[in-house]
Amino acid sequence: MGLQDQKTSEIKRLLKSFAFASSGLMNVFRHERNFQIHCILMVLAIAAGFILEISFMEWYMVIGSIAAVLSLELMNTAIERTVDLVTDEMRPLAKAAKDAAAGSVFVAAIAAFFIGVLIFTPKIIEFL
Ligand SMILES: Nc1ncnc2c1ncn2[C@@H]1O[C@H](COP(=O)(O)OP(=O)(O)OP(=O)(O)O)[C@@H](O)[C@H]1O
Repeated sequence: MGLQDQKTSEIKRLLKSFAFASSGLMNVFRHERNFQIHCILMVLAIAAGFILEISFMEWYMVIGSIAAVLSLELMNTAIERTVDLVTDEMRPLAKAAKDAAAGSVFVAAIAAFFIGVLIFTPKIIEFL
């Protein structure tokens, strides 16, 4: 295989990976209510960021929080589905795995909430 062919197949592989990742994202968005709620909150936070003109530093925090919550929600769904694939019986380890995954989303969501409160509350008070 020539160098040009290798480059083309690398690009094709990369595009395929993006397609799989987008399809996973859309699948979770369609089926998981919590993910939909987090996406709505993301849109509201971004809109508030523009309206209240938050600083670059604050944008880093907001974007980081959004990415953490959405990524962990995706991983939580992946773990839930994997557990369901492995067993449809009620098993303590299955519960432990699902609850730990849910706990990770909870931790990120709580942190995101407090970051949001710290950034937006003074700006909202100033805005009013
Ligand atoms: N195979 C299983 N064995 C033991 N406990 C389970 C099992 N599957 C789910 N559970 C537990 O039952 C509860 C509900 O889990 P379930 O996966 O049905 O919904 P969920 O965690 O609310 O998430 P979602 O609504 O996104 O499906 C959780 O505490 C979970 O750990």
